[in-house]
Amino acid sequence: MGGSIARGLAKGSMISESDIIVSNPSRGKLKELKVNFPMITTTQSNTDAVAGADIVILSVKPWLIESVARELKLKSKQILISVAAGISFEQLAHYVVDPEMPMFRLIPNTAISEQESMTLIASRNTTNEQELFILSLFNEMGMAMLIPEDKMEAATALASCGIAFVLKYIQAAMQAGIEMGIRPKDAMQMVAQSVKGAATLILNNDTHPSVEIDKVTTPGGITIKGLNELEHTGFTSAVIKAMKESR
Ligand SMILES: NC(=O)C1=CN([C@@H]2O[C@H](COP(=O)(O)OP(=O)(O)OC[C@H]3O[C@@H](n4cnc5c(N)ncnc54)[C@H](O)[C@@H]3O)[C@@H](O)[C@H]2O)C=CC1
Ligand SMILES: O=C(O)[C@@H]1CCC=N1
Repeated sequence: MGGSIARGLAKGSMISESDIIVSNPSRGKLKELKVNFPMITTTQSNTDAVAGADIVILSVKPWLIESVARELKLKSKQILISVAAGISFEQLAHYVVDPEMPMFRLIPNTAISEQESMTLIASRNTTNEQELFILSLFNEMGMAMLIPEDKMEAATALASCGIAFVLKYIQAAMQAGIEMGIRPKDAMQMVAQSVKGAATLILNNDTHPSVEIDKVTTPGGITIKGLNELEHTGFTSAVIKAMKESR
């Protein structure tokens, strides 16, 4: 996630590639990043990386956040952004020198590598200007939305875990296609483009799934047979349960 964010920032218009410093204990990952982004500074020292940084993005696994953050001794002049799912502002405040420093919690999804993320942002002790800046940064990597912290877990299930559920749908539909004699690669493209089309219909027209489903569904036709089968087998309920389980 950290690598994707660094790459996205470097490709964007708001931060110059040469202003980005990436720290990782893995020399291999840093080398990989350098291939396409030679101007990014890389280091294996987190403390070197944050010295003089205006914005510090922590993108380690949630169980490493405390030890990594404490070592950095972060304070007010800097803005802290944590990407760790499930780590609250209250927890983060204990890991920094100045608990009142500006902080963001940020949850992208893996499509950030394609500049197509849905990125959720919550803020604490930040100015409007800082919020607009961070929103603009991540709007360049897809779509970003500012939400209250208490909605973060639910929104993470929808947008970040949710991308895995959509991929699971693609995989399941492919299996059906293959059983019906379609080549796997063709099936993958057919389903993936249909999913992209469905999302584009909704996002471009500010419409509603029910309206778009209605347009596909000919009375007495074939679509309604499949839709009803989905209901009989508990599709809607399964999705609701999965989302709630992923909180
Ligand atoms: N994978 C996903 O879809 C999403 C992940 N997140 C959050 O992003 C964070 C990172 O997750 P992933 O990118 O999936 O994990 P990852 O394992 O792919 O990346 C973690 C990186 O941290 C590096 N690392 C390990 N110890 C370190 C240290 N002491 N200092 C600096 N770097 C260190 C590793 O070498 C690795 O490159 C997690 O907190 C997760 O909750 C948030 C939204 C979505
Ligand atoms: O599965 C996880 O914990 C991470 C956080 C959101 C998406 N992936």
